[in-house]
Amino acid sequence: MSAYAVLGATSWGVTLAALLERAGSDVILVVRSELEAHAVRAAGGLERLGAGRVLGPRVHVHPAPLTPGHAASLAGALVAVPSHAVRESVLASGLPATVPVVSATKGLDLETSSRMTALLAALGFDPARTGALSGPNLAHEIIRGLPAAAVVAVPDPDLGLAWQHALSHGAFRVYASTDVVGVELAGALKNVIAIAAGAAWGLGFGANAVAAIMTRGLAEMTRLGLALGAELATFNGLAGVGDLAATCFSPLSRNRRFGELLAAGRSPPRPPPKSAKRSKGPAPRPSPSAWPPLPASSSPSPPRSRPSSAAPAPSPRRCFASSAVRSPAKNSPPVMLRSR
Ligand SMILES: NC(=O)C1=CN([C@@H]2O[C@H](COP(=O)(O)OP(=O)(O)OC[C@H]3O[C@@H](n4cnc5c(N)ncnc54)[C@H](O)[C@@H]3O)[C@@H](O)[C@H]2O)C=CC1
Ligand SMILES: O=C(CO)COP(=O)(O)O
Repeated sequence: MSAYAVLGATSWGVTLAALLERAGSDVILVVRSELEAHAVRAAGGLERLGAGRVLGPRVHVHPAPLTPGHAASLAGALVAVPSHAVRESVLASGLPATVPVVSATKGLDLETSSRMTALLAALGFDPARTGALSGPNLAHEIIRGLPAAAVVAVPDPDLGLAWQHALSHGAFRVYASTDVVGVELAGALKNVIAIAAGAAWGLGFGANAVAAIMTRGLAEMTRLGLALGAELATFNGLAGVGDLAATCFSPLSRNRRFGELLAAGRSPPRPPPKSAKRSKGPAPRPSPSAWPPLPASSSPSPPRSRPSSAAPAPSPRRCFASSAVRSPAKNSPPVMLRSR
């Protein structure tokens, strides 16, 4: 029997496990502990996805590490844990470095700023068989069978085709690419722009401002991507403008929500002080997913006023707007799409 492993009982990890199963594969969902395995088995998925029992009998939920038997049977593995947990999760998983691996994580390594596939290469995985999956892929929609498309990038085109077949099912369509750098960078960089878009929504700026942030943000993402070896087409595709649009506009996006909460005057949760005793594992990081959900509403929140004090502070709305206007409107450099 050949099977796919998915690392992480996260929203995206459980969704990918369900997609692989629906497309006809056996899946081993590798989780952190027996307790977590028990919870996922009992729920048939993840309660926070709110979609009920989504995992069928071909998904085997297993605490790390994989058994040697499981490890030997793998056709591939998907990594779907937050970026700060990738190194530790892969090491704990017992995943053999000979297995083709695809990162579904959107982010860079906090310590080294490495892309996730570079991190995987540093852990011994063959770069030619290591890839990235990205696109406008809100797990809450995909797990409910709503139509969506993604792109999987692997240097070896035959392997890309195999991943495309393994993941495509029903209304989930997967395109293949070889631009690993571009797909991965686009997925990480769009989060930054989505936070700015969220702040704009939170300040009540409206769709014009968000569209401007997205357009100029895409230009910056593209310039940085090209400088780091990515292909222009990737930024004009699903992993680039596609994901940027979904993340900046959907109220389901945690990055957008993070920006909205910043605009509402909230501070990100802080990690515990260094002296505080903490259990083994990566330090918790303030991240969009650490904040509570906003009320389910797609309408932009009105700007909040600050508490009054002797000297009234300028409103975040005014500061943001005036600094945006002060920034010189430069012409796009040659690599850009010529539009502004
Ligand atoms: N949620 C989504 O719609 C999508 C998420 N992604 C990416 O997938 C990665 C995971 O994101 P989500 O699925 O949204 O996460 P999530 O917010 O659903 O889960 C993160 C939480 O899962 C728990 N967790 C479970 N297994 C873990 C492990 N092995 N290591 C660390 N924490 C673990 C922790 O409590 C952590 O805070 C991120 O890099 C994200 O950018 C990519 C596409 C879509
Ligand atoms: O990447 C995503 C959708 O494609 C998920 O976005 P958030 O991480 O902002 O929720």
